Amino acid sequence: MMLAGAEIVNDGSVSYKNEAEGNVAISLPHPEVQEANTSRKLNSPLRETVDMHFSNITCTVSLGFNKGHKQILHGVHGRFRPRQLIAIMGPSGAGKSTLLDILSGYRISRVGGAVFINGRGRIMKNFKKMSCYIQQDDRLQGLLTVGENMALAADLKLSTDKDKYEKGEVIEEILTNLGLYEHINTRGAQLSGGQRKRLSIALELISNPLIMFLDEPTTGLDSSSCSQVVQLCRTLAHQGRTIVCTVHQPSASLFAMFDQVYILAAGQCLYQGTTKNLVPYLEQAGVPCPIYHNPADYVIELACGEYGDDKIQILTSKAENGRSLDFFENPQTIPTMEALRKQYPLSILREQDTGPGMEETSQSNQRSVLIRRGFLKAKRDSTMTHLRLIVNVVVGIMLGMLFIDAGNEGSRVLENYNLLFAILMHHMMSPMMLTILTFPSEMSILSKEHFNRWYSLGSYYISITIVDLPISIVSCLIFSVIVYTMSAQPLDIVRFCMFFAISLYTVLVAQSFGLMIGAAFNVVNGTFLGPTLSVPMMMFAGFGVTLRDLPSYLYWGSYVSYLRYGLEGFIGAIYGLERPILDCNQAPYCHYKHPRQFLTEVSMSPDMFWWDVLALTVFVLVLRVAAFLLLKWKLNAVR
Ligand SMILES: Nc1ncnc2c1ncn2[C@@H]1O[C@H](COP(=O)(O)OP(=O)(O)OP(=O)(O)O)[C@@H](O)[C@H]1O
Repeated sequence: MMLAGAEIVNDGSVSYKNEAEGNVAISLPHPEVQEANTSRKLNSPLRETVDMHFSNITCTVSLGFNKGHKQILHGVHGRFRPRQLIAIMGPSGAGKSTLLDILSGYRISRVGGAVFINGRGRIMKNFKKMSCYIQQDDRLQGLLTVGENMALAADLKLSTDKDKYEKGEVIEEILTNLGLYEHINTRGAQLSGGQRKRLSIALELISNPLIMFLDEPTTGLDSSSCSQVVQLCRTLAHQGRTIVCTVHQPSASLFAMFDQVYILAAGQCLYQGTTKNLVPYLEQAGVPCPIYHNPADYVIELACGEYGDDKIQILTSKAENGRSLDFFENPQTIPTMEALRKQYPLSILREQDTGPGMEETSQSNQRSVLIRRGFLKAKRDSTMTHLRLIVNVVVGIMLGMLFIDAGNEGSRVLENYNLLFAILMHHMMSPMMLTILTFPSEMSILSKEHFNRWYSLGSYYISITIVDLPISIVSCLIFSVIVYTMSAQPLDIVRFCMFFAISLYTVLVAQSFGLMIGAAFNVVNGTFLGPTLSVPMMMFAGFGVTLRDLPSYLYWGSYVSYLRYGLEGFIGAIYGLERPILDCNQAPYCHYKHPRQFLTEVSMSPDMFWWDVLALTVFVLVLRVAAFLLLKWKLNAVR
């Protein structure tokens, strides 16, 4: 089967002309030639293969409180043979993605049935080491180039015994084969849809998986890119891998590129077998495909019930809900489970058992690679870094101008108090909202990479904490210097350090709070919840209503409001440490000339500064741990 626009060139590789991108964009080794080419790791046939068998798979979902359950998959069976490119097809809502999620091990809750790998019950830990799952939305690091994405993935997925040249060889080979080498310096965000899809595949190919699951790899691509991606999958499959994709209504030529199809209708299997056997199968079932009709279109129409529900019943019983292997190529040669167990003795499992860790490299390696990646991204991130710095400079100048010279003047103490609260608001809102708005997109990448065993959640969490710290310190320091000097706060290094420490702590608490919300909710809910939950914090900060005037039954609120400790800390830094009498140049009478009087009036004690620091430290630690636990829960809950 040849692609339109494809030709065999002298070295035996299939050269594919990409109309969208001009000339030859990808050069895939011809399957037969590449099987003889043992010098290149990616191209050489795989020693081990994966024969997947699944039996009586069911899946139910809860429709919400008191609304009961819905069964998505109704006891489907099936067999996915190695060296095959398999398409799971069916109308929208048939359960394709659900089946793929289950077979890849991504979905684990409310799932019934059994999955067997090479004749034995699937051991998830071993299975995950030999498989990968590429979800529909390309979850790539858009700020990093193709080369950087690959290099960092190689550092995470290949053994640390390999030096950078060996890793470089693997990367070069994959990128060349996938036609991405020319784009090695292009950032992920600037790649076309087809290139992004190929990069997603390239990243997973680094660990050379034996079985790959791809959810709708052709969705959103033009026909030329679709053919490229499917041809690539076909090539990879013929090297020995088992490649399973869900596809939406493929064209006739695209359909013919798959070796095997698995057709679902309303959670039941209508057909399982080779693409070539589909037409004879339909004929035998008494629903022949009209001449000149794309069999893929026709079978989807059947599965949608356009020709009556009785046809679905006929096909489901003929396919025995996926149990029948009659329409495979040479069905009599398909090994039984027992034969497979003999072919893959238990000792293979022992070899695959590489210790307790799920990831390929040590935790310390994961952390150092993720920190490197984090700093690279931060350097280029216009929102999280550049905009954050700019906002701190601009807001600092604006507040400084608004409250210019208010710090030393006895007649402007209340103004200065307003300034301190405004600073607190700034330190609360900007890091919190930035995290709430940006973390959910980071979360989808985390979910993919963590599921595909690139790194542990602990390593990821430590790395984001470390990467963010210098950015928080620098932006907070710039802001503090600007606002502190412009508003003429006391020129005393100790007071400035105290002021800066409280500012930084407030930023860290707000950010951890944002992380908690970002981990648990999507952007819309998070954007609503973040500011809404912050309102009680402001109420209990002791600003509008002093702590003394808070009703006793609401006093507990002041203990759980981190803004209270922030405000008290600021007051301690600016008006504590036995601050001498203030200037009184701008008014005939200065009520708060004596800082002690002001402190009594707002019922705040400067002696509490270190308690405030301690309380804020506890907040940072508790919220960080809570955000980690929420993240962990969320990663499992979506499955
Ligand atoms: N968590 C859920 N709650 C309720 N219904 C769900 C849930 N997950 C899936 N479904 C339903 O299960 C059915 C199968 O979903 P699935 O995403 O597997 O279908 P699909 O065949 O992949 O569809 P599409 O091609 O449109 O992506 C759909 O009707 C969907 O609405």
